[in-house]
Amino acid sequence: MSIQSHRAVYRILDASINRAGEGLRTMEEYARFVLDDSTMTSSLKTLRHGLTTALSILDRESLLAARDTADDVGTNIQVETEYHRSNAVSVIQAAASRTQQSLRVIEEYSKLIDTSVSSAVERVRYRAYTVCADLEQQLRRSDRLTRLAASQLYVLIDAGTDDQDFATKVTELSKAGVDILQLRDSAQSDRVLLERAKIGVLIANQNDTLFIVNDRPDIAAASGADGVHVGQDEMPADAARAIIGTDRLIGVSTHSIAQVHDAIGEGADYIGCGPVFPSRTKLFDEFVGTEFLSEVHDAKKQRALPAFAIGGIEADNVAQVTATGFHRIAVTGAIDRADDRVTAARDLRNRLQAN
Ligand SMILES: Cc1ncc(COP(=O)(O)OP(=O)(O)O)c(N)n1
Ligand SMILES: Cc1ncsc1CCOP(=O)(O)O
Ligand SMILES: [Mg+2]
Repeated sequence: MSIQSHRAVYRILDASINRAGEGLRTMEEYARFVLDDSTMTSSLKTLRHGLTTALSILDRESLLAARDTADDVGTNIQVETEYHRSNAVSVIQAAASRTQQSLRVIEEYSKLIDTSVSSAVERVRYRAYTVCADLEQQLRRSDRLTRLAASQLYVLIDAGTDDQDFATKVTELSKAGVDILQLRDSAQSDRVLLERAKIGVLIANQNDTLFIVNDRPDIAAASGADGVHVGQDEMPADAARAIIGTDRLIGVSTHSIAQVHDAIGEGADYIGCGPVFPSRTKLFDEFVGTEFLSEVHDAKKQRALPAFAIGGIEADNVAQVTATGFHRIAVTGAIDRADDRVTAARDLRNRLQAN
């Protein structure tokens, strides 16, 4: 290999080695200082040191001698999106992508120098794929749990008359400040339910609204929803978890303290508590009333699991719910049967925040 080619290869390797190390460090700092996750921090630190070991036989002087940042034409090429990061997940996604790409470049060009370096870097690259995927899943879960913890108004909606009608409903309610929307419509075919869920996910995500699918973990996973809500007649939370994965949310309906404890034990991320009052949406023979809410509120003091009161809740009786200590409600009719669902949503939200 000519001197010029040798220098060019080392210049590529030097830039890629720096880029890979910076990407790994970007991810490691988040795992360490934000997630406080020692296992993930250790995995990323081990990756970083593994890469250093894999590269240790490369000549350091040749790498540094080949560096010419001042004349690097790439430093003057800016792409608009490279400065846009909407949240931590996108920062980590960019770091993971940069790391994986750089490892591949190092692996390919080191074949021109020493194939033992290339095969060692290949092993680091495969480990990096797994660690980056685990970190991104953990991030998505962390982001959803943070948004869930801040949620107060949860609205259950049906599939509407067609895609446009449903899209309008999701858009209006998301922009009206509804924190969580749940698609609940057992009358629809799987195909319609999946299409509506995909529409809901797209719009809700654009408005920082969580989107949940009722009853169906398979539809929730296939549509990219933020989670699924299951009742006492659907599969338990731990079975649903096997379908939707660790990064999505699972809600469980509860009608007794025993069911609350079961839901927590099965890994629920939040619970629905009701029916509190008679509902015009779903018929019940008996109601747990506000007494159950007080019981849950007292029992929950040990654990900050978000709990949403549900069943016949509307503007006229929401104060009875907040009097129990509950400040999260799930409603259908109060919104769906209102003359103006946006005004009704804003009013309920104001009442929850006022107490
Ligand atoms: C937030 C929330 N809480 C309770 C329910 C009721 O779920 P379930 O008991 O499974 O009854 P259906 O909604 O499936 O008829 C819910 N959907 N959401
Ligand atoms: C699905 C469900 N589960 C308990 S009450 C209820 C219906 C909630 O609708 P509404 O708020 O109109 O009573
Ligand atoms: Mg159900």
